[in-house]
Amino acid sequence: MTRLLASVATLDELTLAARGGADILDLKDPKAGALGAWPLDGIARAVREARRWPVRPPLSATVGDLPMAPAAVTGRVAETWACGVDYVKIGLCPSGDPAACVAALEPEARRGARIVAMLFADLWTDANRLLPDLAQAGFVGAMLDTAGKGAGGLLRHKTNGELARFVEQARGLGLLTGLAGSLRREDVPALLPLAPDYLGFRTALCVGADRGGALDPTALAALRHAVPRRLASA
Ligand SMILES: O=C[C@H](O)COP(=O)(O)O
Repeated sequence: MTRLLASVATLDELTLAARGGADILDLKDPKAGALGAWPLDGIARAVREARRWPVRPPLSATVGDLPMAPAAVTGRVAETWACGVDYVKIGLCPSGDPAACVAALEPEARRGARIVAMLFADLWTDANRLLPDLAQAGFVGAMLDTAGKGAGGLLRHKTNGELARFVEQARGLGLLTGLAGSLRREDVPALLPLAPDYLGFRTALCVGADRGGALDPTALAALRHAVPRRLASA
């Protein structure tokens, strides 16, 4: 089953995305970068809000575009997880020491934090080589995304074959798999056969495809149609 992840910037958008049928609600501040973070008190509030719903999709939260140094990432991941989200998403860049960051996050993962690595397809030439270390450190997932949102989407940086190998290798290691990066609705038919666990969207959800703008329920409905739930039983 491929699920639809919707990145939301506000509490109002959280509700809109839930009503629009998003499978995962991803708390992200798109104006603050590729992985712009909500403030911690906002994340905790979103969790409280969602817990009042009779049925609620899982919530993920990003930790911001952090420097690749263990001291910079461990505290923020722990604080974000402590807010009560279901997944914490952390971007891993080739600059700095991403391997040390992964290793430093292992204790938090072993304590139960469900950490998903965001690997930027426009920065990594071979993101797949990180996958064994992520699995070893107890990460629950790996997702390809793009860091430079103005420089073309995921499909400009990776071929279909490369994406297929990423999904296959990550899944083989027991990781959840995700694809994102300025994906458009018309990209979806080529991506569904790769069977990632989720496809992530922000830009395509917004009015005028302006990722810093407002979430457009009509655009969400079109994406929901393009990523149909019935694939679950197909
Ligand atoms: O996690 C998914 C991202 O928020 C996707 O954002 P984007 O579609 O603007 O690249």
